[in-house]
Amino acid sequence: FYFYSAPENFNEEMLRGKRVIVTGASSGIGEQMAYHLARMEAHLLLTARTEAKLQKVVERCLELGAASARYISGSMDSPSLPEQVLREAENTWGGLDMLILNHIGQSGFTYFSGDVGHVRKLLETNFVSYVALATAALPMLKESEGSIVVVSSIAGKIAGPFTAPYSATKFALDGFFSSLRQELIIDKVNVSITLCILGYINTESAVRAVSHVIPDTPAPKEECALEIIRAGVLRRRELHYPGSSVGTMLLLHSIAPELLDSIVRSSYRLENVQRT
Ligand SMILES: NC(=O)C1=CN([C@@H]2O[C@H](COP(=O)(O)OP(=O)(O)OC[C@H]3O[C@@H](n4cnc5c(N)ncnc54)[C@H](OP(=O)(O)O)[C@@H]3O)[C@@H](O)[C@H]2O)C=CC1
Ligand SMILES: C[C@H](CCC(=O)NCCS(=O)(=O)O)[C@H]1CC[C@H]2[C@@H]3C(=O)C[C@@H]4C[C@H](O)CC[C@]4(C)[C@H]3CC[C@]12C
Repeated sequence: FYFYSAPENFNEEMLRGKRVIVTGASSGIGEQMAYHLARMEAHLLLTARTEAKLQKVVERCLELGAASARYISGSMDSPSLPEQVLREAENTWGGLDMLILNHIGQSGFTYFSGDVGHVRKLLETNFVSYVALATAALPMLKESEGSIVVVSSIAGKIAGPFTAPYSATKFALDGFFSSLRQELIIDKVNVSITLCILGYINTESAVRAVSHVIPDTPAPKEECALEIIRAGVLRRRELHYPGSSVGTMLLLHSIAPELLDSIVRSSYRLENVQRT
């Protein structure tokens, strides 16, 4: 049932007039997704904490051709925000076609400091709020036979060093949304769930966090954003981007996990990792 409901080819016109929520849209990959969707003439509801940045992104989206664009600012560690965002979608659009869950709270690229409070807060922002947003969106998505897109990371499939709290939140997303996908299929509910497994992308925050430790060249955020939208529209189960490096890492992890772990450790400039 799930398989046959997916379109074969991507066409940017598929987004025209669609009602899309993008979280974490004030910068990085989320901002780029907003610009692509605006060009494709979608209706947009954007969220993040920083109102001034959201205002600028909304202005640019309207210039690029968005059918409409608005924002709600607030922190996703607040339990009331997910409901508020979905209420806004219902009141302004009367429905929803795509929910793109992309925001993340701040966490360093360093040895685990023992700060359990940080892990609890990051789980609230990076995981629990995704569950709350998807739960509040499901009635509208069932109605429209829409899509949930969950932006995750290779760090949510393979745990490398220096990302313990972050990695935990991304593994949790896989567990929850892969189980939920199964239940939707059993219940013949035509709402797709796409889990996006991303490698290193050249957003300001990621480059600032890791470029002194990881010598790899990051992949472009603009292309990454387009691939996420495409995978969501095509109702793919998972996106692996960039395909070659993420695919190789996943394959090696499944056949020789200890070898991969040692390759990852030896490719880092460990002397540059700061201890907090
Ligand atoms: N860049 C990379 O290398 C990789 C990124 N990813 C994933 O891609 C996604 C986007 O990452 P990227 O673009 O790099 O991240 P950015 O740091 O550029 O953007 C994060 C977004 O989340 C918002 N945000 C931060 N804290 C909160 C909060 N407490 N509540 C609500 N919103 C918040 C930020 O806006 P504001 O500060 O205004 O709230 C911003 O809009 C994430 O899910 C990440 O895990 C996965 C693998 C690699
Ligand atoms: C570079 C990491 C992956 C390990 C590796 O050796 N890469 C080579 C192959 S790859 O290019 O395909 O990855 C990065 C993979 C995921 C990254 C992290 C991430 O998921 C986003 C976090 C966002 C936050 O703002 C700070 C940076 C991140 C911890 C980021 C760091 C780099 C990765 C671990």
